[in-house]
Amino acid sequence: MSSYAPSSESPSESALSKVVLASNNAGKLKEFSAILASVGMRMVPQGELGVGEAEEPYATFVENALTKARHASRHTGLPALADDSGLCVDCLGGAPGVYSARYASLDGGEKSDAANNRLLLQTLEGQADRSASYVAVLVYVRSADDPRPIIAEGVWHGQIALEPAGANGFGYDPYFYLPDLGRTAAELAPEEKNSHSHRSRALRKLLRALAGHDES
Ligand SMILES: O=P(O)(O)OP(=O)(O)OP(=O)(O)OC[C@H]1O[C@@H](n2cnc3c(O)ncnc32)[C@H](O)[C@@H]1O
Ligand SMILES: [Mg+2]
Repeated sequence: MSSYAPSSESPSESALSKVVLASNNAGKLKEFSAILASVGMRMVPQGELGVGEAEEPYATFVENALTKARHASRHTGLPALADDSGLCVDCLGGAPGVYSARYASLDGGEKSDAANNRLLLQTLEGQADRSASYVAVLVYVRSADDPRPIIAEGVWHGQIALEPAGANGFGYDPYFYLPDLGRTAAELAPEEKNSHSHRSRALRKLLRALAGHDES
């Protein structure tokens, strides 16, 4: 079994912290560290090791996540885990999708969550079908040139609300309404979001795959 997989033994901090988390997004980092802590793991954010942002030039989550993971691993010499994620709105053909972080800036606006949310609301004005999904694709590489990256996807279905609600989370969370829970993602406590989210679904799948990887 890989030394990075969750274990009932108490794993040594030094071994587990030798995986780089290839993200600079503070919201994602918080969520990853809480979910990983719940299974007794820790990974070190790339910023703590002086790794800057990777280019994300591709049209698919998996290609961008692989690029981010390879970039972090190349700069540190360590195994790396990356997340490429976004909001896919059905009536917009899956947009903003891989461009979620840059949605407003690609339209001439600023690169911020507030500007992205404003543009989303404006684009959906008068739309009856407001169904959407959060998608997260995680990629784990043992080394920059790992020929067998481990890939896991998580999806979380919801609706784009007409009004924002809640102050938790980040990004599109104040508008991402979960009909089953009767609240937006930003109204969920962090641990509730982490028990339902696209990111936590993908991470749990990835950890399971990692645990079985060396045996397959
Ligand atoms: O690339 P890194 O450094 O990880 O950080 P980033 O914010 O640029 O991350 P992405 O390129 O994967 O873009 C993801 C965007 O999708 C949105 N998003 C993804 N997951 C989200 C979540 O759980 N809650 C709210 N918005 C989310 C949000 O706008 C993110 O900035
Ligand atoms: Mg990014």
